[in-house]
Order: sequence, then structure tokens, then C-alpha cells
Amino acid sequence: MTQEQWGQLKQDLLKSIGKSNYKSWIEPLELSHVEEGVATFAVPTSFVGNYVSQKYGDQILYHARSISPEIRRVHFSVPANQSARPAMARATADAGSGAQPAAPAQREGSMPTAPLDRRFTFDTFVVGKPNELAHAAAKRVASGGPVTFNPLFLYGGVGLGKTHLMHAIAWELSQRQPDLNVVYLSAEQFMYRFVSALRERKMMDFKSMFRSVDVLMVDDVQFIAGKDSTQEEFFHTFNALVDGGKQIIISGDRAPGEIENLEERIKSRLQCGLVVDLHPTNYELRLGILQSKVEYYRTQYPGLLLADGVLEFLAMRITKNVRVLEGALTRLFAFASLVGHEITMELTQDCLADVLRSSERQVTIEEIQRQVSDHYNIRLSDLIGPKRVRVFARPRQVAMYLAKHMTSRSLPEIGRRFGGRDHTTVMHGVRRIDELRVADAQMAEDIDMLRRALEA
Ligand SMILES: Nc1ncnc2c1ncn2[C@@H]1O[C@H](COP(=O)(O)OP(=O)(O)OP(=O)(O)O)[C@@H](O)[C@H]1O
Repeated sequence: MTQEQWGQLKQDLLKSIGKSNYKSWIEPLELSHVEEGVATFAVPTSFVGNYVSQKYGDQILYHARSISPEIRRVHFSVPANQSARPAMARATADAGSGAQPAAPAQREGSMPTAPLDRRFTFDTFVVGKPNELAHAAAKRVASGGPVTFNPLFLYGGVGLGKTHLMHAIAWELSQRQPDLNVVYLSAEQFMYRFVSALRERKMMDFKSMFRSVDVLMVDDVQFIAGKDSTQEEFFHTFNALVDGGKQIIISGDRAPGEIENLEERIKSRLQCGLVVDLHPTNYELRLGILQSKVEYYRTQYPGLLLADGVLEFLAMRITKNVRVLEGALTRLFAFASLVGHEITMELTQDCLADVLRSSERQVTIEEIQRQVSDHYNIRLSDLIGPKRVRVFARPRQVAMYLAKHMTSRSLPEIGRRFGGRDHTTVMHGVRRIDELRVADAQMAEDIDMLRRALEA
């Protein structure tokens, strides 16, 4: 984008946002440079940068891309020599970078979609038992056939892949049907655009833009709970689109019926289609996600070695949230590449000490022993006692395995708590269960079930 084109773009913005907004927010911007798909604008203060990014970021990106389609992000920063602080305020609207996949089409005068993360595609989404239904439903909608369930409502806890699936649907639909008007935005952005339209007396434009959408995706719908006029408008938009046979996809942090302060009529509309949840991850899914990320990191950090057992350790220890899991892996690779060291268990524990501590379960060896003896229906005294028959020995090994992975106790300490056994016995037991988890599906399921029960 040239300075001249930026001048033209500013004129377009002047028309769409009005003189006084333009004077306050757009006029002070200076196009600094465009590099690798990022258009950087100099702003006088970090406040202006943040405000412009939030309020006009996607609009500027939208116009900028109609001039220079290679622009995928806009970035607002205070030039170093203007800022008292060394770290510049960075406010960015991201359209995803890289050539593939293509961004959804935007018709002239249509509602601009929020930027999509190019990494969030079906190819990069790892499917396991906890998310297979949500994945299948998302795939179905993304196939673009006749609308079968409307809306598709995806829900689940933080960081379990709702946004990833929604972006994946948007990417796939726009690849299959480039002319389709797919609009993805968060419920917060919906509210934001609605309030702006009200303030600027542009409700007719707002309504007609939303009603021209072919596929509407609204993320984190719980945000509009308790916001009466936004709910009202959302309800009308929703009805108009459903009546027009347009696909709607919504996500939330819980099932529609459980979102407090959401109007009953909206809850019931949201329940009309298909409601699917993303369950908390299990060990296998977490390991699968780590393995797929590691493949990517191997291309970023060629030659970096990863010791056996590290991924299994992370999958076992960081259980809550895929985002935290990913962050841990990113940090680990970045750290190892800085120090030029193989990623060993020791380095992992050092580098991620805080993450591991905060996700450390307060599970005790006694709780594990109780849970395991209940599960296998044997007496606690037999679990820790001297008898070596398999009916007691196997559950004992399972309990040792869980004690090793779910507590920070050392092997000798675990041995002591299992009737004064030697640490080599514990080590042998842990290894045996490791082998069985791979060879025996029942064992894998038992461990997973026990772990979940202990975490609950
Ligand atoms: N099954 C999966 N395969 C690969 N990556 C995943 C998977 N599930 C989640 N992730 C990754 O975890 C991170 C968090 O996912 P996402 O943002 O989609 O979560 P969310 O459910 O929308 O969370 P929030 O409630 O915070 O909005 C993303 O980087 C996403 O790519």
C-alpha cells in the first residue's frame, strides 16, 4: 500500500465514520511501512493505538486489503522516539499471515468479518474422544451442503478449541465457496458494532449488512448475557437469518440453558439446532496435540533434540487447558533453542517450573491408593500389603504409576508409602504400566478414568 492509497483509504474512512471520529482517530495515523503482510501505522500515543485497533482495526484492515490483498494484519505503534517508555504499545488486528488458506470473501458493503487465525484449520485440529462429535458437526457445516441443523452451538470450557473449530469452518467454507459471505465475530464485536451503529444512527446499514450474510458465526455468546438491547438485536438478526435459510454457528462457555441472564427466547432459539460440547481433554488427546505441535516446531528449530518421555510428562501434568499446554511447549522449544540444549526432562522441569507448579494437583498418595483400591475392588491393606498375586500387584503398579505422575513425591518416598518397598520396585511398576497403557486399551482407559476421578 502506497502513501497515496493510504490517503484514499482515509477518505473512505472519513465517509464511513464521520468527520469528528475521523479527526480524533484516523487523521493522527501515519502509514509507516508494509512488511511481510503487516501494515504498520505510527500513532501518537499508546491509548490512541489501542483505541483505534479495537474500534477501527478491522475496518482499516478491510479497506487496506481491498487495496492490497497481501495485507493480513494492521499494527499500530508509537514510534520509539515518541515514546517515553521503551516498549511500544502494540495493538494489532490479525488477518492471519501466509498465503494459505484464502481469507473469506467480502462483498462490497457487506459486514466485515473479524480476522481469522490462519493456524486454526481442520488440518491442525487434533481429534480425540472428547471433541470428536464437535469436530464431526463442524466438518459437516463446513462442507457447505444444505443447512441441516441451525444453529450449530458449540460449547466447552476455556481453551478447548471452540474458536479453533469456528475459524476452521470459516476457512473451509471460504475455500469451497469463495463467493459465500461468511462472517465470523465475537459476541463482543457484535455488541460493539451494534452500539456504534446506534450511536451513529446507522441501524439500517447495520441491519442490512447482517442480513446479507450467508453464514454467521458468533463466538463467546455468553458475553451478551445481561445486555438487553444487544440481546434484542441479536435475536432479530438470528431470526432473520434462520428464516432466510442461512447457517448460524454460535459458541459459548456453557450450554445455552445454563447461560445466566440470557433471555429465555434466545436460549430456546439456540437450543433449536444441534448443541454439542467439547469435553475436557484426556491424556491421549493432549499427547496427540503435543505431537502435532512438535512436528511444527521441528521445522522451526531443526536439529533440536527432544528426549523420550517429555511429551508424555507434559500431557500427564498439564491437564486443564490446551492453551496452557501449547504455551508450555512453545516456551520449552524457545528456551532450548536459546541455550542450544536437548530438551531433556530436567530442562523441562526447570524451564516450566511455574506452569507445572500451578497445574500441580493437590492429590495425595493416600487418595490415589483409596481410589485405585475402590476401582479394582480390593482392600487397601492388600494394595499396599506384601501379597504378589496379580490381582493385587497390578492395581499396586497402577497406584504407583499415578503417584509418580500425579504427585511430586520421589520414587523412594512412594516406595515407603507402599509398604516400605524399594524405589526400583516402584520404577519397575511405573515402566510396566507405561508399556501396558500402549498395549492394552482397557489399561489406558482405567488410567484415564482414575486420573479424572482424582482430579475432580
Ligand atoms: N484439538 C485441538 N487440536 C489442536 N489445537 C487445539 C485443539 N484444541 C485446542 N487447540 C488450541 O488451543 C488453543 C486454544 O483454543 P481456542 O482458542 O479455540 O479455545 P476456546 O475454546 O475458544 O477458548 P476460550 O473459551 O478461551 O475462547 C488454540 O491455540 C487452539 O489451536
